[in-house]
Amino acid sequence: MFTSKLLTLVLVVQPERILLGMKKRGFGAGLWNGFGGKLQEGETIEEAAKRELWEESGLTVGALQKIGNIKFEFVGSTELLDVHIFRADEFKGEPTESEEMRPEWFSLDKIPYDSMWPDDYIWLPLLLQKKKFLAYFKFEGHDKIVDYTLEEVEDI
Ligand SMILES: Nc1nc(NC2CC2)cc(N2CCN(C3COC3)CC2)n1
Repeated sequence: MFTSKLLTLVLVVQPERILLGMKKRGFGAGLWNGFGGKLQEGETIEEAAKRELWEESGLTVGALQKIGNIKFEFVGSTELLDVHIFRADEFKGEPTESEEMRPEWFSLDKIPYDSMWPDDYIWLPLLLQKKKFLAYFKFEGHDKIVDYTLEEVEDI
C-alpha cells in the first residue's frame, strides 16, 4: 500500500539560461534544483507552485506551463513522491536568496547535473525542448536509480 506526497517543482527558463537554486537545508540540501515544495490546505497544485517559487526565489509568475509529472519510489519506503513539474518562461522580480534556496542563472550548456538529483539528467532535456512527459523513478537511497520509465505525452 503506497501513500503519495504531492510536491511542486518550477523551472524558470529563458532562451539562453535556466534559474536553479542551491538547496540550503532539508531534503536535497547541497543540490541545485528548481523551486517548489508541499501544498497548503485549500491550495491548488499550481497555486502552491507559484507560492513556493515566490517564497524561495522572490520571483512572481503569471502563467506556468504544466510540463511533467514524476512519481518517485524509494526501496524500503511506502511513500511515493508525486512531483508536479512546471516551466515558467516569464517572471517579475529579481532572483533573491531565501532561507531555503540560493538562486543562480546557468547557461543551458552548463547545467550542473553532477550537483543535481540523478533523475534530472534524464528528464530536464525534455523540459528544455518544451516536451511534456510522465515518468516514474525507483531509487535505492538518494543516488542510485534502479529502475525508471519515461513517456512523452501530448497533455499532462
Ligand atoms: N529534480 C528533482 N528530483 C527529485 N528526485 C527524487 C528525490 C529522488 C526530486 C525532486 N523534488 C522532490 C523534493 N522537492 C523538495 C522541495 O520541497 C521538497 C523538490 C522537487 N526534484
